Amino acid sequence: MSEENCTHNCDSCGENCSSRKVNPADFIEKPNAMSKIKKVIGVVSGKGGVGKSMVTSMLAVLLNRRGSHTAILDADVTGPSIPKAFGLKQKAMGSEFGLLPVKTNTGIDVMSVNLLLEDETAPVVWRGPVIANTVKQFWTDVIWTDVDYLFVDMPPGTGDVPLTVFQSIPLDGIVIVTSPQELVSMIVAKAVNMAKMMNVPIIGIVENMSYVKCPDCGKIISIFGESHVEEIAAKFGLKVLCRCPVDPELAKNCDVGLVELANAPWLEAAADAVEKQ
Ligand SMILES: Nc1ncnc2c1ncn2[C@@H]1O[C@H](COP(=O)(O)OP(=O)(O)OP(=O)(O)O)[C@@H](O)[C@H]1O
Repeated sequence: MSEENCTHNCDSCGENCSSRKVNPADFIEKPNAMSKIKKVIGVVSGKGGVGKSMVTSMLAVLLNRRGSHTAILDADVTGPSIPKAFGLKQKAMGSEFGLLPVKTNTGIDVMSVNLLLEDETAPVVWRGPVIANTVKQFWTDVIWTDVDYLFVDMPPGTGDVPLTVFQSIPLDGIVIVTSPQELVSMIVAKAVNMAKMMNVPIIGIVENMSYVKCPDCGKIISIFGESHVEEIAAKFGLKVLCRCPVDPELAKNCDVGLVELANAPWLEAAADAVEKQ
């Protein structure tokens, strides 16, 4: 790294000095030559457990029900929950041209590290670069055939791995998933900055586990306190796509591999926004 030899024209100068301007497009990887994908949508969250995989799964299910061919790239390598939500037991196969995703009962294509590991309960104790490379390969080596919407269940947070994923996969938009007990303002600010750096539009925010509806009297109870998502979204000029309640029926469907049978009417508005993207 030498500032001395820098010509201050990054297009022609080979020096990797501190004044080098980074073009997000420089890091984008090419998909498999046989892939055909219309839109790539990232689903992000500030931390694990807020329902990012549930939102990813349900968006794929809802748009699939509307007649689109949807797919899920499970980039949450250390906490892959997509195969379990869809009850996928079979392993992914390969051909000489690339890896083939596994099809769910309703025809959604899925690729996840759990579809490749011998023992799906074995913890993935890989270092960041290996994890990031695995995700890149899910983009470069998997044959995604005639996909209208490919949803990427992003690794949680804004650390090294999500950043690499952000840089390598050309996202057409992101959906931010938050929950009321999170430090929402900080998380949204981080996601907004990351998206800006990569020139990726933010479709909007989904607030999950917002409230509980009493099954007897229908009263709405804000178990985590009053939501501030509207104010925070307004501060960053973003849209709140929907607020999802804690729904035991949905949790059960996700846990027993029947997410395709679940009803999540609140997420229809988020699906509308993805379709408009
Ligand atoms: N609105 C909801 N109502 C009831 N249960 C929910 C809801 N959203 C998510 N869950 C449940 O909460 C748990 C965590 O959700 P999920 O796996 O989608 O979170 P995540 O943010 O992807 O976490 P991780 O990054 O750790 O995988 C799951 O058991 C899921 O079924």
